[in-house]
Amino acid sequence: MLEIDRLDAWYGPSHVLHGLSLDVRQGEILALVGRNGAGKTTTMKAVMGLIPKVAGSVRFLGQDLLGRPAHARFPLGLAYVPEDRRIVPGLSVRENLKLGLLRASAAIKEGPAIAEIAETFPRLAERLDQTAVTMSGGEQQMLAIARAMIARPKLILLDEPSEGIMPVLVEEMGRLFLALRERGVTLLLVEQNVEWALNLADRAVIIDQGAVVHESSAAALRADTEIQDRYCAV
Ligand SMILES: Nc1ncnc2c1ncn2[C@@H]1O[C@H](COP(=O)(O)OP(=O)(O)OP(=O)(O)O)[C@@H](O)[C@H]1O
Repeated sequence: MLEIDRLDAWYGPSHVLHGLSLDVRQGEILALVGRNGAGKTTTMKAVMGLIPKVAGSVRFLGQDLLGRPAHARFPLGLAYVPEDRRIVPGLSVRENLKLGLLRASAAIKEGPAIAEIAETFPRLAERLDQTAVTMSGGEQQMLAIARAMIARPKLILLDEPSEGIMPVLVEEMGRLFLALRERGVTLLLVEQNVEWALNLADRAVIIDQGAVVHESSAAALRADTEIQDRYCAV
C-alpha cells in the first residue's frame, strides 16, 4: 500500500535517512520502533511531504508521492497525527474536528461526519463545545486522532500517540486502533512504548541510524528480547 524505497533525507547538511526501505501492507498495523533519533519521525514527515530535501521513492496505492506537494498527498487517502498533535487550543472540539474536514470530499463534508466521529469517541461527544485547551493531554490526543479520521483516510500515520497519556486512555486508544483495522484502515504506528505497540501490531520494523535493521511479525519481535535490547533500549 505504502512503498518506501531507498529513501534518503536531509536537514540542511545533516543526512539522517540512508536508503530506508519499507512497505506498509493494506489492512495491517505496522509498528515502527527504534531509539530516539533513529529517524522514525523523519520517515513519517518525508511521506507527508514535510522534509524539504529527500531522494528515493515513496509510492502510495501505486502513485508517486515525492513529486507532489504536501497538500496534494492528503486527498489520496493519507492522514498524519504528529507527535505535537497540532490541536488549536483556542478552538472548541467541534471546530478542531471541522479542520479535519477541510480536505475531505464533498460527500463527507455534507454528511454526518461530526455525529459519526462522536459515536466512535464518546469522550469527545460529551465535550464538543468545550475549548480544546481545557482537555487533558490524552483527550487532546484522542481529538487529534479523531480529526485525522474524520476525512476517512485509508492509511493513518501516528507518531507516538501514547506518549504522556494516562494508562486508561492508552488502553482505550489500543482498542480504537484494533477497531479501525477491523474497518479496513491501515495504521503505521511509531512508538517508544514498544511492548504496547507490539501487542497491537501485525508486523514490526526497527529503524536504526536512518535505515531499517529488522523486519518481522510483531509476535517474533516480541519474543526476541535480544534484538529489542540492542535497538530499542532507551
Ligand atoms: N529539524 C531538524 N533539524 C536538524 N536535525 C534534525 C531535525 N529533526 C530531527 N533531526 C535529527 O534527525 C535525526 C532523526 O530524528 P527523528 O526525529 O526522525 O528521530 P526519531 O526516531 O523520530 O526519534 P524521536 O523518538 O526522538 O522523535 C536525529 O539525529 C535528529 O537529531
